[in-house]
Amino acid sequence: MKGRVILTAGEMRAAEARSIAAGTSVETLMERAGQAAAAAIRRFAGPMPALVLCGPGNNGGDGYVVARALAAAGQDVRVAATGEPKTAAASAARAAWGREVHALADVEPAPLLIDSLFGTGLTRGLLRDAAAELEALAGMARITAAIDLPSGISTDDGAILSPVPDCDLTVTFQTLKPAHLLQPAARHMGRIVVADIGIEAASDLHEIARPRLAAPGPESHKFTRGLVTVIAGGMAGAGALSAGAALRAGAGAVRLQAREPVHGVAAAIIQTPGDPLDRIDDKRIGALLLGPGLAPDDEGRALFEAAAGSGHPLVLDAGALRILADGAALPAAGPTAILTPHEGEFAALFGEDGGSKVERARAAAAKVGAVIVYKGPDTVVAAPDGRAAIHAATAHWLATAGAGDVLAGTIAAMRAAGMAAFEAACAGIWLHGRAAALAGPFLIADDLIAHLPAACAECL
Ligand SMILES: NC(=O)C1=CN([C@@H]2O[C@H](COP(=O)(O)OP(=O)(O)OC[C@H]3O[C@@H](n4cnc5c(N)ncnc54)[C@H](O)[C@@H]3O)[C@@H](O)[C@H]2O)[C@@H](O)CC1
Ligand SMILES: Nc1ncnc2c1ncn2[C@@H]1O[C@H](COP(=O)(O)OP(=O)(O)O)[C@@H](O)[C@H]1O
Ligand SMILES: [K+]
Repeated sequence: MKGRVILTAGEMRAAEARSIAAGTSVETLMERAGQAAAAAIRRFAGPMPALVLCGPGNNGGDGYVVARALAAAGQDVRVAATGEPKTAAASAARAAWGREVHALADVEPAPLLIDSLFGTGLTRGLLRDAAAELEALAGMARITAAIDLPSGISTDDGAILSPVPDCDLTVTFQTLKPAHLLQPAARHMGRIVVADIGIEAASDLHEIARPRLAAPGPESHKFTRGLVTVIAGGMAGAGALSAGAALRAGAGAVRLQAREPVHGVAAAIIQTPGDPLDRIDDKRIGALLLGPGLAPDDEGRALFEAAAGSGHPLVLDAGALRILADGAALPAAGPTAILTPHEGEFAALFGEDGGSKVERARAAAAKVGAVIVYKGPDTVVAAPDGRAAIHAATAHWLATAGAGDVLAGTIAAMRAAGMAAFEAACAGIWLHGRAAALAGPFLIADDLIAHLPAACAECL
């Protein structure tokens, strides 16, 4: 599955402009948005007394439509605004509401709060009084719903510009926006509904969705399912986690190459202790994973050089990324490598500046000509050709040692099974997140491995 489309604020404005140029007025779009939002809110919250907070722009305009639609359905609705509308469409929507509009500063709370103050047009934080009013009213509501985005959020990078209410529902239009999935904004969304307002939207940025995996057939054998070689570093436990994950994610064969025997791993993992580079010229290797447990010392660098020169599809994590940051080079030609940095490794490799997490991941991928898996509570994947995808992690129990080693092994299994680098990364991230959800609270990295088969089975 390809996953839902994500547009930035500018891309959404451009799509809206194309739609308007093709004959659909902004008033029509606003009417569709407000009606769809009202319907979604009614389905979610039922007919509770509602208070709609309307801002000065078109997000506020949507709010007046929502209020009219809820009132038409018989709901008890009040509206409060920060001031007069500043756009013609929002003014028309307020006129069509036709009832009293309270001042935000002295409005009574309601059990259902609808935040229609600011959407994709917000460029700076809300004024202190408005932010405080929003926070207080949300605190007194039983349910808070946001129109397009909770107010106080920067659409494209998910930054918090002023205090943001914790919403139970966010209704957005036509596509997701980056802030719906990127932290720190994403935690405020609640359930996200994407309403169709009839705008054509295409993008090379998607949400990561459940992948499709193939079950083995009569023609399959272990090497057609994929051979993963994990070159273990000095801390062999990390390599063991990666190897276990690769095997449980469906690799036909996994070699764990360490100097010493690694105890406590599945007997099905192939070990020939001694030279970690043993059989590295085996043409059947579908993914070569280097980095977990690897120290950035002379031996680490030698292993890196050998792996980089092997011509196999590479998955580079942890210590291998440190070695890369210290000046080692990726192969100039050959299969696209996958790099899986967390925040610290990403900063060491590519610096800390450069816009949103998506923009930074894209620039990094273009710079090194590899697929970048920029991990964290939100994970962004970017390819050198500009494609990118965001995974909105909900399984925060993944914040545990070794989770990254499991991810690297899972991605290696997808790569060895024949997926292209970008698709393999996306598939591995989805499976990893799903395994975490299945493993549940207080999971440890080993539990992820045990739950990978169930996650994979959902993809057949
Ligand atoms: N793009 C589209 O296709 C559609 C957009 N719609 C709605 O329109 C919204 C975008 O509308 P706008 O572009 O008018 O933007 P907003 O309604 O988000 O607000 C922007 C307005 O507030 C001002 N502003 C920005 N930050 C401020 C701050 N901190 N304090 C005070 N004023 C501030 C801006 O100068 C501008 O006048 C979307 O979020 C969505 O709700 C819908 O009407 C349907 C169609
Ligand atoms: N708070 C969080 N919520 C969801 N996922 C998280 C969170 N923190 C970390 N993760 C995920 O867990 C994994 C941790 O990887 P990494 O930082 O390399 O840890 P380690 O090196 O200990 O294995 C990554 O896949 C990351 O995206
Ligand atoms: K809003």
